[in-house]
Amino acid sequence: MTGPAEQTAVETEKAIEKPVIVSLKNLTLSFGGITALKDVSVDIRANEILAIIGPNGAGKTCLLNCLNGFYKPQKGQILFEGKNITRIRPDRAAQMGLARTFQNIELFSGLTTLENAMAARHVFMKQNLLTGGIYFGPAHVEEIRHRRIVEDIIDFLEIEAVRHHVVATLPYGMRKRIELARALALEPKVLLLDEPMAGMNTEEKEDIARFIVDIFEGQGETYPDTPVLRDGVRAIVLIEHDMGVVMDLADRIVVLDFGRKIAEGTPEEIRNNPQVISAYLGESATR
Ligand SMILES: Nc1ncnc2c1ncn2[C@@H]1O[C@H](COP(=O)(O)OP(=O)(O)OP(=O)(O)O)[C@@H](O)[C@H]1O
Repeated sequence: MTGPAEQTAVETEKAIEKPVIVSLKNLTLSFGGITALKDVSVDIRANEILAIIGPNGAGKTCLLNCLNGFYKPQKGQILFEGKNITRIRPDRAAQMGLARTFQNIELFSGLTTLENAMAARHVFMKQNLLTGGIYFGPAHVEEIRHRRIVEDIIDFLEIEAVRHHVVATLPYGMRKRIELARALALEPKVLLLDEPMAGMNTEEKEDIARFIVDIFEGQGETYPDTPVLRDGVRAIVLIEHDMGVVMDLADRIVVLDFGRKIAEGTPEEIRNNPQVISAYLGESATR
């Protein structure tokens, strides 16, 4: 039995719960006989880093792929700031403020760091080739503005030294960082990160963790003219296998197993959840 005092405490906590930005409702996604997601509901709240964890093949990447329009779930609904975006195209999702990185880096490998980041800005460019050709002035001004934003992002992620290097020639950890630059160049409201530290050593992971926190909090003093760096993003969704990183960074954690959500809670709750320990944490601890 809960007494009036406890009830009031619970109600107060609910009242100050962070507002939902994205709501995934009862998503089901199948490929032929494989059910990748089964009736999964997840809310992404303002001002939170939400980690998605679970064993290999649990459906984590599929969840992100539904979120940004790469996959269309057979059942369920995705609401972004109240709008139904369940069948949205990926480029439209990016324009609306959902940007992501990929587990297996998806950059233009023949282009440089700078060119990759500038390519992301094309979703915002008002000038097309024709008007750009006729009215050189406005197109040029717009190009300069985009370039400034991209240069700030390159500075922030400490990749100036490779800004003119062709991506294919760079080491893996650096390419992961450039992917983050490209996602930031989309000025997301919600940043979706699919294993941003996979394959990195401890030092590289620490760098990325620091960038994630800085992106989340905003760096107004250093980058007053680049809104995404100045104000930070509203929420981050992070798929990550390194439990140390997850427990340190996440405000909340969602656990998937065989396409189903088996738990959701604070790092403390998840760490002590017997079902999560048997499905995932036990296994990762022995790896
Ligand atoms: N395009 C596809 N076609 C067929 N099956 C797919 C496709 N994409 C994902 N799957 C299957 O859906 C299931 C969930 O895959 P998903 O990539 O989301 O897992 P995950 O939790 O991200 O795993 P990991 O930690 O290994 O990256 C797996 O069985 C996978 O093989």
